[in-house]
Amino acid sequence: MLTLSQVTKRYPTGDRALTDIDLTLPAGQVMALIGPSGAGKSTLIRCVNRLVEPTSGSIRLGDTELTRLSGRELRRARRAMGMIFQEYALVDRLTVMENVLSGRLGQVGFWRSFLRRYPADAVTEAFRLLERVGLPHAIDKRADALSGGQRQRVGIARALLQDPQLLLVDEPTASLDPKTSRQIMRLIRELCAERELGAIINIHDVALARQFADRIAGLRAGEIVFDGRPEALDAETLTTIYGEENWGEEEWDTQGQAADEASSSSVEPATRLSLATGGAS
Ligand SMILES: Nc1ncnc2c1ncn2[C@@H]1O[C@H](COP(=O)(O)OP(=O)(O)OP(=O)(O)O)[C@@H](O)[C@H]1O
Repeated sequence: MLTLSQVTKRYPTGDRALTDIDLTLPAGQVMALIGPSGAGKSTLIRCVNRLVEPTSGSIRLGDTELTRLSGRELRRARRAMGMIFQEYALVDRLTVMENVLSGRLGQVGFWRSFLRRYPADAVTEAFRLLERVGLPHAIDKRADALSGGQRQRVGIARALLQDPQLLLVDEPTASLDPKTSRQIMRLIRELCAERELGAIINIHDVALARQFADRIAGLRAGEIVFDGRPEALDAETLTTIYGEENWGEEEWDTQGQAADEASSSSVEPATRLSLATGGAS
């Protein structure tokens, strides 16, 4: 279980990115974090794994107070948090298998990491995970020979090879087409259920969040302004999170019109388009 209490982040520039965030994520729960650009979503995720230092407050993962850790203890705690990225963060010239195994880099000794020699159990588990994420035939392919969806599957397998207690997921579908996006969200959801893994998924696509998350938290200007079940996310709540907009679907009489609108908007096109298309069916 992850617990954030009164977490505040103020950047040296003076930007107050998070203010007094209180949040508890039980094991096995998939929480989507939505909100407009600049609301603080990435900052929140990065405070949890301490890529960003919170200015004040407490962040506990199980019995461990993460904000007090440094050095080796912090590295150990980070291993308990698998990270999945929008741009996959794979090493292009390495194979799929090598990329997945790199999830264990922090756990094997220096020479093994240096020589990329992994223990047999890590290799067996990597095979198993690649099978589970649907890539058993791509093991020897170079990462740069894969499609975006396949790359994200590798990223997911790599995160799981760490055997984490928690997944931190930053815009996992932002570079993917709508069908692949749904497949990836479904996969993350299934894996969280199978492994009793909690996940925080930073996502702009409200329809995807609605369909695949157990819970949605809405951030606005660094504060949580909505925290509840996906069904409770109505037009009024969307206005609270994103600001005034006609969220009713009657505005969108054709998908084409919706797509035109979305492509001409500079902010959160995925959010607008997903709402327009009524989300996933
Ligand atoms: N390294 C930084 N230095 C100074 N200010 C920052 C830094 N990173 C983020 N901020 C500021 O903190 C606030 C929150 O930014 P953050 O990136 O967490 O928002 P976000 O909700 O993830 O946005 P997006 O959806 O566009 O990724 C913004 O005002 C941003 O300008």
